[in-house]
Amino acid sequence: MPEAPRLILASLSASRKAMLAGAAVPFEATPSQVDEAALKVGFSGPPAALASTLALAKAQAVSSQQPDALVIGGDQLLVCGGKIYDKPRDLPEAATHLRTLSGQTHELVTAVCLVQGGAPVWTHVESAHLSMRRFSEDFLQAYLAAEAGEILHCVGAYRLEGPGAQLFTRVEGDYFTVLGLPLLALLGALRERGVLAA
Ligand SMILES: Nc1nc2c(ncn2[C@H]2C[C@H](O)[C@@H](COP(=O)(O)OP(=O)(O)OP(=O)(O)O)O2)c(=O)[nH]1
Repeated sequence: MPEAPRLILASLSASRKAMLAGAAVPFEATPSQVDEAALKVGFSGPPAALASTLALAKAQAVSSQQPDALVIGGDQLLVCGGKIYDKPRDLPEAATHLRTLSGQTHELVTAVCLVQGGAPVWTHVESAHLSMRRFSEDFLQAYLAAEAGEILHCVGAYRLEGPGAQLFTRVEGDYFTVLGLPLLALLGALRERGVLAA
């Protein structure tokens, strides 16, 4: 049995690192330095295609430096009312995002891919749909104060595994997909490539 390749996560995402570590996946993490904003400008395809494109770009950027490794790329977009939302830049923008999402159901489109030798060997996209309740302004201010250090790293300005759970009345889809990685599909792909035991 040939030795399994080194596994690298091309991401800064604390959530993605935590999910892989929690699943006992042996990996290293390297940021991709990809300019996501530049890739998003003028993109006209569906959100799933954009998320896949971004995930692939991140993985290929790291793979070009580490061609023998198996590189994981991920990306997540939030879509609501036909508009794609980026991670909030600051707390006022997080508040604006949450007020807009309140009382609506939004979609998290989460892409993951594997790249080796600069070429994609596996890609996967999953969505989850989250119904956010209408909350009071008092609740929102207390939530922002409590989560200020965390939510600017999250595309929806919430951590579902944390106080963000109080925002929702319903979540449809895979929990890990919400947190930023279709983990169960990725684990299957890693088993197929001998990185994890079957
Ligand atoms: N802990 C947590 N993180 C979440 C949740 N929902 C979304 N996220 C995070 C996962 C990702 O880190 C981030 C989505 O943004 P991106 O896909 O652009 O990844 P990010 O910029 O964080 O890292 P990367 O581009 O991969 O270096 O939002 C959640 O419910 N809990």
